[in-house]
Amino acid sequence: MTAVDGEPTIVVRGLVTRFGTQTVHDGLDLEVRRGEILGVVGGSGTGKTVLLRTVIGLQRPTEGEVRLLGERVAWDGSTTARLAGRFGMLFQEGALFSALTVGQNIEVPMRERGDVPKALMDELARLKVGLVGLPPDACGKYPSQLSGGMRKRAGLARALALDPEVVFLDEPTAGLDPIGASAFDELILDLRRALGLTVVMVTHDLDSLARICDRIAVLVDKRIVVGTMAELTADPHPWIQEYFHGPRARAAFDIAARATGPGGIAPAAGEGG
Ligand SMILES: Nc1ncnc2c1ncn2[C@@H]1O[C@H](COP(=O)(O)OP(=O)(O)OP(=O)(O)O)[C@@H](O)[C@H]1O
Repeated sequence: MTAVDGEPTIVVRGLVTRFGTQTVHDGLDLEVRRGEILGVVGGSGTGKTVLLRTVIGLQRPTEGEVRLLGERVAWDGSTTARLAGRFGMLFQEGALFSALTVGQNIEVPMRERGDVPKALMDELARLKVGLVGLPPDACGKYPSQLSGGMRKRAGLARALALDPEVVFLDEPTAGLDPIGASAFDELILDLRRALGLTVVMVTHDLDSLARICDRIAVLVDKRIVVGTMAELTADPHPWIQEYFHGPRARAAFDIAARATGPGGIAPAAGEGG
């Protein structure tokens, strides 16, 4: 069953997360639309990973409500079980099982379902390997025999094992060289086009933000500010100003603007045109 037509894929309302005396989120509201690629950014420790874990039901917040694919998240294990297969997660570092081959890794979520015959699992694993642009022989290799970029693709293939409607990616291009990172970005765009995937992606990679994200959610001051690149570049918050107008941002956005045509970054407040 899919979510009601028009309902956002993810709805977060009044999310508060505290660990002891530390408040990480203090009233977050967020909606992620179907088929959108949302980038999530913020300084270290601002709660990006915790937000992802909360949305997929792994981390119970102190207060607030989350709806994922039309279902209210319960944080008691039932949501993950009910929605199994409808969302996929690529954890930092790919998090593949090192003792299993790539093919066996991709089959893990299928095995958890318990109703997929072995021959079909093998066939599906081969299909997923092709889908993420890995050569067919990658299926029989162990993670240690792959490059960093190939491992990320294998992790993505596992996240896609059960044909999810939404995937969560935690720093998918971290540690990749610029060419590998840009190829991974292209892959995400291709998958969105081909499968209509909704993508939520935590990233520090300004190139990815500029090239593939429709909107960006910034975690700042324990809250969230969401907007398009153009909207955020005009936001007066000092951290957001620095982030979207620093030298690295300028370089990334200039390249993206050249690739996609006019509409690049606006000058920072107080700067000439
Ligand atoms: N289970 C937990 N128990 C206690 N504190 C936690 C727990 N999980 C996360 N935290 C704290 O919550 C804060 C946010 O953590 P989180 O991993 O979400 O940050 P992040 O924004 O993803 O950071 P980074 O960009 O460095 O990966 C951190 O201060 C972290 O120490």
